[in-house]
Amino acid sequence: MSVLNTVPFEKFHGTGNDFFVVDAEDPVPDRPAFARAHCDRDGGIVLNESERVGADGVLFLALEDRYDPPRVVMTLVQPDGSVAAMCGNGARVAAAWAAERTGSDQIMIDTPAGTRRAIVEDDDVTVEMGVPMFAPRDVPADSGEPLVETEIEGLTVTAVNTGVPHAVAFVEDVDDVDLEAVAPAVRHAPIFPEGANVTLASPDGEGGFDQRTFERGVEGETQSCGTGAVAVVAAAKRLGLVEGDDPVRVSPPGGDLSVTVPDEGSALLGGPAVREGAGEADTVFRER
Ligand SMILES: N[C@H](CCC[C@H](N)C(=O)O)C(=O)O
Repeated sequence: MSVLNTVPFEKFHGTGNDFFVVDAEDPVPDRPAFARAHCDRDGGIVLNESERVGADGVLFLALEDRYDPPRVVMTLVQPDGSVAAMCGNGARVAAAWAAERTGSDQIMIDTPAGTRRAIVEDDDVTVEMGVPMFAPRDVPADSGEPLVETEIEGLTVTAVNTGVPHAVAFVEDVDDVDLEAVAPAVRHAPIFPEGANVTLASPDGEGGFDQRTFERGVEGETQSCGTGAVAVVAAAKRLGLVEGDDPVRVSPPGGDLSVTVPDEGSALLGGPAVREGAGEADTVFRER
């Protein structure tokens, strides 16, 4: 691999879902190569302040601060080089990054899945996540009917798109499942033409849910997944496990998220977005 240059980056995480943030004004000629090299959990970037090597993705953010509220165009390039249409925790990080630069507590985030409004209150960011979609063509799923408690590769899943596709399985205890063993077959099941993130949930006994997600693009479990948290509550409502419009606590391994899925209108995702530090990263020009 030959290196031409370096670009400044910052590192953020939202409940443990961690990202390098690069200002889109700084040229990175090959974004997938950059993400593959630097997100690697073995050989990627490590900040002094942080013990984790690599990250769950790179957020390339283009700030358009002449608008009111300011807009930011968010492109998430994942560790395998793919671009995700949406990322709940990434959107919260993008809003925190843009709020820091503009002083505005409202940010509009343009994503391939649509424009999302975010509200920033100190370290806490709440993002509109759109209306969860169960129709097979929206997931997408190769099926005549919505997949609701459908047996797929050994898991009983409900499929929903919350910006990206999730196959949600409710189990007794998320920690009793060997996620790395069971998830890949579901993630690659032919019924999902674009693949699916695989999300497990179990009631936490206090009206909320514990969550674990195996992510497409990361091809492994992450500490937190925001679209997955919204998918858990959307699927729970569909199955009658949750009623009403109140916020529901969803707890992935990396912390607590607040999810609202109203009977009508956009879902909301709230939780912390934290800046870990900054550095300079090689611009990966070419991989051999
Ligand atoms: N971690 C993200 C999801 C990234 C999406 C992705 N893994 C895919 O669908 O390919 C989140 O907080 O929502």
